[in-house]
Amino acid sequence: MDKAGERCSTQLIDGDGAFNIAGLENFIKEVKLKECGLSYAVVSIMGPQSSGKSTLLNHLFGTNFREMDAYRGRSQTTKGIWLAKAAGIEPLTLVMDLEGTDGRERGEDDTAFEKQSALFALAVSDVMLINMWCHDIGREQAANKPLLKTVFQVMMRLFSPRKTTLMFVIRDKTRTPLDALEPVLREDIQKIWDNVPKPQAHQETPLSEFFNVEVVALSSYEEKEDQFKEQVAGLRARFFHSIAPGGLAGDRQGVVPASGFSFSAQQIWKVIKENKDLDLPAHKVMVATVRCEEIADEKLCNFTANEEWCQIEEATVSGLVPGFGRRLTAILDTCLKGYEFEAIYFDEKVRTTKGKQLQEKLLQLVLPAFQSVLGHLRSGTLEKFKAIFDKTLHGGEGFSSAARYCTKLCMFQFDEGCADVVIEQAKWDTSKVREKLKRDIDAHITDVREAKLSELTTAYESKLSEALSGTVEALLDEADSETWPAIRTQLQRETESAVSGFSSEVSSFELDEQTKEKMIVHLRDYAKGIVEAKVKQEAGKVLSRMKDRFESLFSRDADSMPRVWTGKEDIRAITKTARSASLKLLSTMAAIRLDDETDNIEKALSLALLELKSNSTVTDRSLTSPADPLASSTWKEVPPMKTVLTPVQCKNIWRQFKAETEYSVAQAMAAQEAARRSNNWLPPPWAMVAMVILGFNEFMTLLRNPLYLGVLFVGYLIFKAVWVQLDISGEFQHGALPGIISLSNKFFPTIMNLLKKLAEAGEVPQASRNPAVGLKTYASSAGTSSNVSSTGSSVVLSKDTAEYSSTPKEE
Ligand SMILES: Nc1nc2c(ncn2[C@@H]2O[C@H](COP(=O)(O)OP(=O)(O)OP(=O)(O)O)[C@@H](O)[C@H]2O)c(=O)[nH]1
Repeated sequence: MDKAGERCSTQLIDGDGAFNIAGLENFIKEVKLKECGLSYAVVSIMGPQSSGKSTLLNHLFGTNFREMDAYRGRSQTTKGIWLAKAAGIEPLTLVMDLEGTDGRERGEDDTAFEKQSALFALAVSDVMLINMWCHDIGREQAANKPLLKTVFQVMMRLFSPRKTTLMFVIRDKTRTPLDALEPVLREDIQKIWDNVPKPQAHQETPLSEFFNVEVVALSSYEEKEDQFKEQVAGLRARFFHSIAPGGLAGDRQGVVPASGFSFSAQQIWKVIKENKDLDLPAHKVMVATVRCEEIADEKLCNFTANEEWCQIEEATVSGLVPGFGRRLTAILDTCLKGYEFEAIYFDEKVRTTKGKQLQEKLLQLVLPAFQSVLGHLRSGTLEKFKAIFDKTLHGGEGFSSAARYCTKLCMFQFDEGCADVVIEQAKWDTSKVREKLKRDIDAHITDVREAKLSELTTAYESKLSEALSGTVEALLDEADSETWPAIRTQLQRETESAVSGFSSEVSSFELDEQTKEKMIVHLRDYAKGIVEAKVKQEAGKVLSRMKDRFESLFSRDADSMPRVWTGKEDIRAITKTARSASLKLLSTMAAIRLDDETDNIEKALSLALLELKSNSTVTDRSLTSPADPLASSTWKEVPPMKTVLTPVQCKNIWRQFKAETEYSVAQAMAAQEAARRSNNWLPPPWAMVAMVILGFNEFMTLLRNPLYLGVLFVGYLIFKAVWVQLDISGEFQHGALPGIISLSNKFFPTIMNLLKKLAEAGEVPQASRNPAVGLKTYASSAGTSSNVSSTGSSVVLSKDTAEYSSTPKEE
């Protein structure tokens, strides 16, 4: 409510002591108090009721406090405390009009409100006007004495001096000059001050420590209005720039900044009403705390609502934000400067503390975005490193130098990115993220190094495998005493070649000697492993190889021509040779001999299997007897690692080998026997002698008659033709019965064929003229036919012997 309907005044505290918060807030807004900082002054007036206080203020400050109507008699007009703005005075001056102190309206004993309002006015005012009648000066029962007593008493409850200016305004001054009145007044004031009970700390404190005392005298407004107005105008001039040094309120202390005035006034009144001690320094800190918090909260809200910040925060979710650090530094700076600007007049300690808290809260808000951007920067740099590193390696750069170059480049780019992300106010440490990036890069380099080395090793392993497998297999095919030396030579050559190539390629990795040596050893071992694996694999085929070797030696002669069992061959010797060659193969494959070691496996096998067997007195049972040197799972000089075939295995293989080659030998012997028989078709010599003696007469008859000879010759030719045509000797080669059966089938067709050819020959003149030529032709054609026939009708004994037995005989 406005006392005179003016906008710039309000009742601050009503007659019942209720604080008008809303009215004060409106008033502050109207007069724009909050923007004043410390540049404002508060003036209040105390004095007896109806002593012309409102009249004075209205004339002095151009306010519109309600004045008592002079024609209605002196009664209380002002209730509670009123507040107005002084018109036209710089700096902004707030004027408080207090309820009169006579207590006539409240009753003589009711001085509680009087004291409370006095204390409130003292706590908030820079200048306190004490209105008093001139005629009260020096009077023992003067109305102002209890008032002064009250002022001094409450002053003790403010804990610290504000150095308020107490301006005694003497109203209705008489002709007594002020110079004469002032000492009396000051004496009165001093007396009252001396008599006021003070706390121990202020027992000796002079009045001047708490107050600046000023005395002015004014003529009566009612009687000498013009003089009054003139004097008031002079007094008004003193309120201009009152807070400047030397001004009316130049010494004031503990001023509450304008933005805290409302809250401060409320709190002071609250404390006073609760009759508690009003600790002004503590109050000041409290006001500063509350106000600084309010300002900080407001700034925090402004920040969270800041559009640019919201955009940045959203963008950080998906990736890097260009100029992140710079932009956020600027937004935070604006926010913090805003706080500083508004809180600057509050207690420095509180302001700084709250400012730090605000900064802390702001940075906490920003931290996730910062971490997110830093995370994007780290992961982005790592990805970039991977790409550049890969490209550099593909460009042919050495591994270690590429790693160094790419790491340096990417770390530099990360540092540059960090500089763009860093928020000045935060000074957050990015070294941990940098370290993590470095660790990730190193881990990637290690992974790639391992992959590349593994690739390289695998490539050289494949090369070795390719180079050794086939060669070793081929060498083992020809297993003999030169096999292992040849394998060793081959192994060494290939290994050295691989090691040399590998060493040169691996040099770009700048490995330490130990690692490099380890890898080379692995490569060497791998090469050995290939040979060993190959030998073990080939050992699985040893039986078949032994049989092949046996067959090739047994069934073929020295020129590798198929052997024909004519009966003259020494099958036993051939068998022994073939077997010992097979045994040699077995002994070659029984152990791995990569280290040029010697062993007597061959000797042991030969002794146990060949020589004993050749005696043919040892049975299979004797092989398994305890005395059997092969009844063991290890060779004497060969470690188990190098053993491919154990003695027992060798023995079993040999047994199987023998069983499977036995048949070939038996077939060969049968074929030899058959050949022998077929070669013995002439009658025995005694029969031939008997035939000569008994056939002597017939022989002589033939000699005596040449015609018989001619008939015999023709008969012979016919017989020979039939013999050749039917291949009688060939047919009977395999026995009499098959020969007879075969001949019986072929006889008539052959005779018919002969007759047909004779008939055809008879038609040829040359043939008729020269029968001998014709017969020769038959014989020749019959021979050809016989060849075909004999080939077609040969009997196959077995797969192995077939090629020997079916070989065409020489005509
Ligand atoms: N004698 C005399 N009377 C004055 C003077 N100034 C004002 N008055 C009269 O004193 C009466 C009270 O004036 P106010 O200004 O209302 O006095 P007040 O002290 O504000 O009164 P309350 O607010 O009720 O305490 C009015 O009738 C004024 O005309 C003065 O200088 N001398």
